[in-house]
Amino acid sequence: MDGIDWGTEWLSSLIWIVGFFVGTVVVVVIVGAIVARTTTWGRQVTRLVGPWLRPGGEHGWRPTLFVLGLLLLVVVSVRLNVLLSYNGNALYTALQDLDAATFWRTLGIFALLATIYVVIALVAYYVGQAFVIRLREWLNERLLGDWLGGRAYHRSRFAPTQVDNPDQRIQEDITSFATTSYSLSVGSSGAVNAVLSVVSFTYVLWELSGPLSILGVEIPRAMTFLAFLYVIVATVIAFRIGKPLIRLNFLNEGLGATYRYGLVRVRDNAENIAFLRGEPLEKRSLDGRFAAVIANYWRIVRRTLGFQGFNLAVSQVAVVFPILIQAPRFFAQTITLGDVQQTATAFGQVHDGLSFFRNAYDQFAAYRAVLDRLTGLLDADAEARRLPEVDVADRADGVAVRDLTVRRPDGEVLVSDLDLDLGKGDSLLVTGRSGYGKTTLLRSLADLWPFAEGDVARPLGPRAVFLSQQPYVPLGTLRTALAYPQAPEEVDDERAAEVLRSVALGQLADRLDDERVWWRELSPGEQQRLGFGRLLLARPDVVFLDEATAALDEGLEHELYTLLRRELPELILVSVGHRTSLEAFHDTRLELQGDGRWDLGPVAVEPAPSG
Ligand SMILES: Nc1ncnc2c1ncn2[C@@H]1O[C@H](COP(=O)(O)OP(=O)(O)OP(=O)(O)O)[C@@H](O)[C@H]1O
Repeated sequence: MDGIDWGTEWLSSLIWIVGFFVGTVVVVVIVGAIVARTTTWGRQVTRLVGPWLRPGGEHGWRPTLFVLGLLLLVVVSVRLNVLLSYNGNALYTALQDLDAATFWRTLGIFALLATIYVVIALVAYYVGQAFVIRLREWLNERLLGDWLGGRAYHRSRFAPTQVDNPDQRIQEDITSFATTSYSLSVGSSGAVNAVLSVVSFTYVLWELSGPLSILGVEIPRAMTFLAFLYVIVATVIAFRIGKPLIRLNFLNEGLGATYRYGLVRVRDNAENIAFLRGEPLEKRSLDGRFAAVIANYWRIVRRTLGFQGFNLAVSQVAVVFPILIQAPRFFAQTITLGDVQQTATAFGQVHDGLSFFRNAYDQFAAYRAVLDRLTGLLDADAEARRLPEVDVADRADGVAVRDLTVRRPDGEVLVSDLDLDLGKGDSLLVTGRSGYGKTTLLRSLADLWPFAEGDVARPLGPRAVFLSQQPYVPLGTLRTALAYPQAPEEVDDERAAEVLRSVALGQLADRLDDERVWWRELSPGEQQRLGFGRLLLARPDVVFLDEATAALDEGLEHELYTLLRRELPELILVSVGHRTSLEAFHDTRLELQGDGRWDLGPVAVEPAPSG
């Protein structure tokens, strides 16, 4: 075939690049629009990244320019591959002709092309990764915001559709979605690269192909047809052998996660298990889970043996196959050694390009599972936000409840038509047998329980604090835990130390900035005292205490309630508790009596003197 005139090639290559770039953009837009309208996964991708990618949308043109830049880089690198193949042809032909001058000149051009190729590859890597990072940042912002927004993370537990592991979806699935979206589409070995390579190198093969006579029938341009036939047959067979691997790999992930979850359960319940000497039983259960992982892994190994064996054989034959076909023409001196070599290169490129669709199949299956998980989380969040909620209005100086009916999820009434009024400094003790709905009543007042109706008016935002039996201790420093939900820097050393001393935690005053796993280190009673410390710092108008002193002895309980009354005399206090010792600190009692019945009246004993 004709060599390349390197004097004018830069111009033709430029025209080629511009033409292919425009063509690629048009095809990508058309195919993208069709896929987005006609396929489920296309709709899911659009839903996830549409707002980000939309040209001139909320993120301006930046994401669009990113994609255009990546497409351009793919087009340029394919063109460079084509040029390198022509250059290789010239190099081998010069060797065959013992033409030293041409050989050295060609080698010089090779050095130039190879340098550009390396630079383009590095730029493509950098831009690609920047794209993935931006996409991850945006998706993380979106899904995290969606999950926390409208308290979907909490309300979703009451929604009809339950989604597992939102944490995994937000952390792992977003990462996997961003990386796979990039690598399967505009990545250096993605679909765009595969299609462009197949198109460009099919043309090269076409140019190099001659007729071939098989059983007396002459096939024109045989090489091109044989290349396609070879890859298609190999793909169909490989697909049949490899298909079970997709399911097995999926199973591998699930079984691995189950085993890990078992280990995490042991870690989190270490003390209980140790008290009960439960190690042999735990070991047996963990061994069972691990055995399932290994059994599946053996199946993967055996299946891979056949799959890899076939793939390796196909790749080895692919090395000699084009040379074998061209050899008769080379010996007949119709083509040069360079032509044979370029045929092998072009065949390899077409082979790899077509193989992309086979190799990407299982990656694509995993990608679709990720899409289901991500859009599933968005659906569940939306469903959670649609659940009914109590009408809670803002009122600075008291708590008023009208016609509040609280139900269990199965519809059974826990509290029926409750009316309640509390003013500044009032205190209410909620009592009743276990399971009668005391905690659920507090949840309803906090607007966390969807199965309640009625009107509630109370101080909102940070002016109302709910404290449960086990206060939440966040990760980080002790100061973070004490200040929560205020920012840690809001609390200075002096005030923090004073508060810790007043809740009998003075020994921790010099460890305020220690980062420990505080929720595991502090005893339940110490955590409850920390909760009271938090109250003193927050100085709310109303507090709802749900058995918040249950882990303390009565002496400490007395001290903490006395402290609360002295420090915050105007505080409206609502407590849930079983102990009679609590009665001394409350003037009204609400007794839940089951089946929705309740009784409201003064506490019989004399309230304890405040201060
Ligand atoms: N998330 C939930 N899903 C289903 N049922 C629930 C849920 N939370 C509470 N319940 C049910 O609602 C009822 C009231 O529970 P709640 O925790 O309010 O009782 P309680 O009076 O505070 O009990 P205790 O004194 O033991 O703390 C119980 O029958 C409980 O099983």
